Amino acid sequence: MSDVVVEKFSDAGQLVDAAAARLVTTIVDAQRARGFASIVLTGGGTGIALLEKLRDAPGDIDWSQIDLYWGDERFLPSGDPERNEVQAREALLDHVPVDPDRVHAMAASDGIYDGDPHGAATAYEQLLGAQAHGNQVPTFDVHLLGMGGEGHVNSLFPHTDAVREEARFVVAVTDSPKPPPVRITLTLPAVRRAKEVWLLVSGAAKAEAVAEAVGGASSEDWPSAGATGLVATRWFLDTDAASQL
Ligand SMILES: O=C1O[C@H](COP(=O)(O)O)[C@@H](O)[C@H](O)[C@H]1O
Repeated sequence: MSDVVVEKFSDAGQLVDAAAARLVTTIVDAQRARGFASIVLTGGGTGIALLEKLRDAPGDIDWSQIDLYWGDERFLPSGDPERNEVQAREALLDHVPVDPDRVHAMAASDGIYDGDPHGAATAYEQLLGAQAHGNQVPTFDVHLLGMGGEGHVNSLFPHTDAVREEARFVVAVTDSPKPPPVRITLTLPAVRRAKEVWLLVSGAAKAEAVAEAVGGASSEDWPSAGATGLVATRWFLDTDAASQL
């Protein structure tokens, strides 16, 4: 049974600062222990704010020894500002010396899959397998997650085939209730391959979902309830998001 750790902060800024400091330590520890770190990035407000903070305060991170993946992506043309990849590059990746071969972005809709999100999802699943040293998915050090007010994480929304998926590690979503409708997402079985899952959540609009997920609701109803790490699941909450705990 992995640990569930809930940390509360006075506001979103404090939350992001604390998560960024802890992520620096986690990455540096992994690099010292086995030579590299493996991190899954997220989109959304707190996820991108975290990357901006890492840009300002990177500590001793060795940017050449980090594998970066995405938990989900909006299936839009390359360069579209709504793409999680584009936002992550602007916030951090264009400003630090990452190894481009270790930055594993999901395909864009105008890329080689000719607008087919299912093909793009299959390709990303194959990429994860190729990076996994004999497993189907790498053992990520940290899978970062934001969360929507209805409990969605990555592009796994309540009462959908994607959140119920048990066999596939990456799937396409073609009817996301949150725009844009077409997305690619890691599934809960892939999220659960991370040593640690970190959920960065701020705002009163998300308080009910936090309380349901931390309280052990079903992932069918509240997808974030199913996002657990092998070793630990850490909730970074501001006061408003924690107000129904
Ligand atoms: O659409 C998405 O939303 C979630 C949550 O975003 P937030 O702005 O409410 O924190 C995000 O984690 C996900 O990557 C993104 O595609």
